[in-house]
Amino acid sequence: MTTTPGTDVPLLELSIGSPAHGGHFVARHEGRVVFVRHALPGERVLARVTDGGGDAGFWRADTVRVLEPSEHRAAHPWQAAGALLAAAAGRAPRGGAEFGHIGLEEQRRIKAAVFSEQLRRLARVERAVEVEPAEQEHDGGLGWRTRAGFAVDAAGRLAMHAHRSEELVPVQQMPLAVDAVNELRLWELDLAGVARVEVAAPANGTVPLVLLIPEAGTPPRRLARVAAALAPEGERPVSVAVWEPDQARLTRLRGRTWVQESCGAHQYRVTGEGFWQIHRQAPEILTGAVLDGVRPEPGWHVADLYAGAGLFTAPLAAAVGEGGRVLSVEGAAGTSRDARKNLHGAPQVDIVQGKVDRVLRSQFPGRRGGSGARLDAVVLDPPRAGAGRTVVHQLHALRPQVIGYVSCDPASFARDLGWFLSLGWELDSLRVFDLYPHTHHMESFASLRPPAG
Ligand SMILES: C[S@@+](CC[C@H](N)C(=O)[O-])C[C@H]1O[C@@H](n2cnc3c(N)ncnc32)[C@H](O)[C@@H]1O
Repeated sequence: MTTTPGTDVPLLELSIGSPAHGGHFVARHEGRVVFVRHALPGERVLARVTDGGGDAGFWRADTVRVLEPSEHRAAHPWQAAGALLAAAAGRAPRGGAEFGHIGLEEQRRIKAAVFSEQLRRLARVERAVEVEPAEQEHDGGLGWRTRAGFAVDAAGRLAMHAHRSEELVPVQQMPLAVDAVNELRLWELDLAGVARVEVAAPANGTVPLVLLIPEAGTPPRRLARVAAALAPEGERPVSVAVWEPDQARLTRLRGRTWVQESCGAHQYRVTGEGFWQIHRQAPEILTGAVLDGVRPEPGWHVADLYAGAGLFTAPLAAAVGEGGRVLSVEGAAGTSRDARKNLHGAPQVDIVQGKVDRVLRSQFPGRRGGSGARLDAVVLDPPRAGAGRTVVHQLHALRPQVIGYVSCDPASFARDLGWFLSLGWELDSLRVFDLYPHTHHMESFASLRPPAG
């Protein structure tokens, strides 16, 4: 083992093995597992240890030089996020494109292998999966992010965190973002007094929203100056608002405090930091997967859990018609208010704000937190942590004909699936989508059928 020049950080020469969940690849050094980033299976690399010590069970390391490259290694489409260039320049790469060194098809093969491995380990399911690309791939997996979050460095410049680090590095163009994000040229602003900037630029071309999250004590006139510089009179319209998460306070500076999203025939208002799918094509792709997998019929009673601003609630309501019911449950107060506005014309929809387990308990009282009330189908789309054991047991007790599970994390999905299977449920259809090209993330949809009888 050598060390990084000028430091005592260990530098390892490693043979890279299979991919692991989280964007790492597995290697071994003197019997110890090392999770290596920015590498590819079959490669021989020099990697700098970023995390680990003598008694650590495993280490983490970042590739700094490739000694024997894989045939799937590609030029990173975002220079600032490329690990090798960054290492050669003695700086850390920007986060957010940790698979950019891999050809797009190989990225999907790796994601499929990771998904299958999670199914095998956590749900005891042997199933080969294929990761489906989003439709528009002629753009090399770029220009898809309609949401982007930035930090601000000590000099008031737009910045991002280095990969898995607190270190801030200034940024300019973000190639993964849609043009409307880059056209704001946020990197030209003096952002002193601002801690974070969040941008939402709807794929339908409507007015983008920039949220300024201030540092404590920043005077309002400083933020007003940023807003004025961001949207000079007469130029392309942009909304600007101040978001103070501690007080849950959203203050309009210009334009409006929300964006107008759309999917199919449905319109959605999404306020402030409210959730909306990030990839420009994700709303259509996921809505299609949900409707194909659940096949809601007129008159059905359906629950849309973790419903956000109602992306799936609206098409489910259209499918069940006024003779059916849709219970739409969202935890965040502002997003739930959006859902209420978005669905106000659908009398068959009940919008309920609250945590899913509590709402299920109150809406379907009965032993073991469920049963007694009719529910034909459930759609759930939990955050990265998954639904968890309590909700799985509640849904089991409600015994719908079908459950449609949308997930952005293969590990928590496989864990929840394992619990459903142990209760007698069957995994019916399963689709995995590459809605986060050049990152290790993926999105999936699964339909589950209840135990016979
Ligand atoms: C992955 S998003 C899905 C939103 C929506 N289905 C969509 O596609 O636009 C998950 C949503 O669940 C909400 N959420 C997180 N934990 C929750 C909980 N325990 N109960 C209810 N909602 C929750 C979040 O606020 C977020 O809006």
